[in-house]
Amino acid sequence: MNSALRLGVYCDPINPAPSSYTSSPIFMDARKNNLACIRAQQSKTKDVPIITTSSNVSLIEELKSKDWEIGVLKDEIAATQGIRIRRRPPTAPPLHYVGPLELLLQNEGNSPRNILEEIVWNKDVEVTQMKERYPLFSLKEALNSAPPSRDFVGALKASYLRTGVPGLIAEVKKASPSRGVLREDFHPVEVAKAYEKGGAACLSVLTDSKYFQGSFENLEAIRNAGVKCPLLCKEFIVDAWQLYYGRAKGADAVLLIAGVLPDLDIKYMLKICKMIGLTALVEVHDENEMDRMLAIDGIELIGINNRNLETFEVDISNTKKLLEGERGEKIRQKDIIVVGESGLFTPADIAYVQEAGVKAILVGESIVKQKDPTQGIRELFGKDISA
Ligand SMILES: O=C(O)c1ccccc1NCC(=O)[C@H](O)[C@H](O)COP(=O)(O)O
Repeated sequence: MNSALRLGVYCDPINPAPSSYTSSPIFMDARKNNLACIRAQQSKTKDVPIITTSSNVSLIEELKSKDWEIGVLKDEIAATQGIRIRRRPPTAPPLHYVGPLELLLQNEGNSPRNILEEIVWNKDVEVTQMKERYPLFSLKEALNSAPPSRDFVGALKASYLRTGVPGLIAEVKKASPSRGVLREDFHPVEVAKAYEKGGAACLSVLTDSKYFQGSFENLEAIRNAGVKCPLLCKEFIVDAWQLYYGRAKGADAVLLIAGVLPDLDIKYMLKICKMIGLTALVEVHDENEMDRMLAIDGIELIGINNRNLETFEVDISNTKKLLEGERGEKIRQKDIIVVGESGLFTPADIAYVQEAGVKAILVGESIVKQKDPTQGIRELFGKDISA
């Protein structure tokens, strides 16, 4: 059997996981035992049905146990990096679970502890289903006919140089868990065109449907409508498969959330992004996440989210706090562009984060709520930035 496996994000047998993962005991265990891998392999050799015989029923049960155990251990690894968001466990341990009792107890009675965890768990299920409909090999083919990727960072830098204010990533956002519906008469292509007319450097398009009423159709429609601003696929990425899917739908950039993804996942996904022509906007919210990301090579864009995605609390001084002292110095040395994200409403807010060191901002609510989003951008900056 091919050594491809599904241990968290590692879905691609042609571009295997980093060697530090592949040599870990968990990975080797998974390699031997992963049920999803067997399924994936069997479904690839299209004519071979998955046959359940009495001899492999117990093997399948054993593999399910291993899968479940791996999930618990992965959370433990993530927790050592300060990541509080756990990945979705199966609702209960597999039947006849015979593994270590402490794993069984740890995983009992699980439900998401906050909204971000809920979104991530929901995304895990959604992606598993989507992968069945659009397997990776078909996405790889689709990439050949995807529209060419455009220079996301270049557009932000050019805008900053041209206007003297942070380059705007304007968010096409109908609704959010914290604010509910932001715009009733929501026409994504019209909003996108209005943003472009108002001087946005790039656009962020929410693609999550359950919590933000977004969609990949919106992303595709905006791209196909001839909008020139590079597009960020604003999705909750939990699996490398989503990177291929986003690129196939016309994305130029994707969001990687440090509070959700362990370092090795970030590194692996950065490699895939580079390979398929996506810019990664790596998002942090606190000092620990910033320090983790500054220790990783190859990151050119870091977003500081002023919104705590676990509590919804918004505080724009978060941007300033994370850019002070040695961290700010390191960011300058590494030539990283920092994006100030969330809770920006006024020219004074923009001046505040610019003073703190950001060269780009990501804004949704304050501009999408305006009757005319072009005018919304003018009001946000206190001037016309389109010329
Ligand atoms: O916006 C939310 O309620 C939210 C909840 C849970 C996870 C993510 C969430 N938002 C993503 C974002 O960070 C914002 O959409 C983006 O930064 C723009 O923020 P804003 O200008 O405040 O709309």
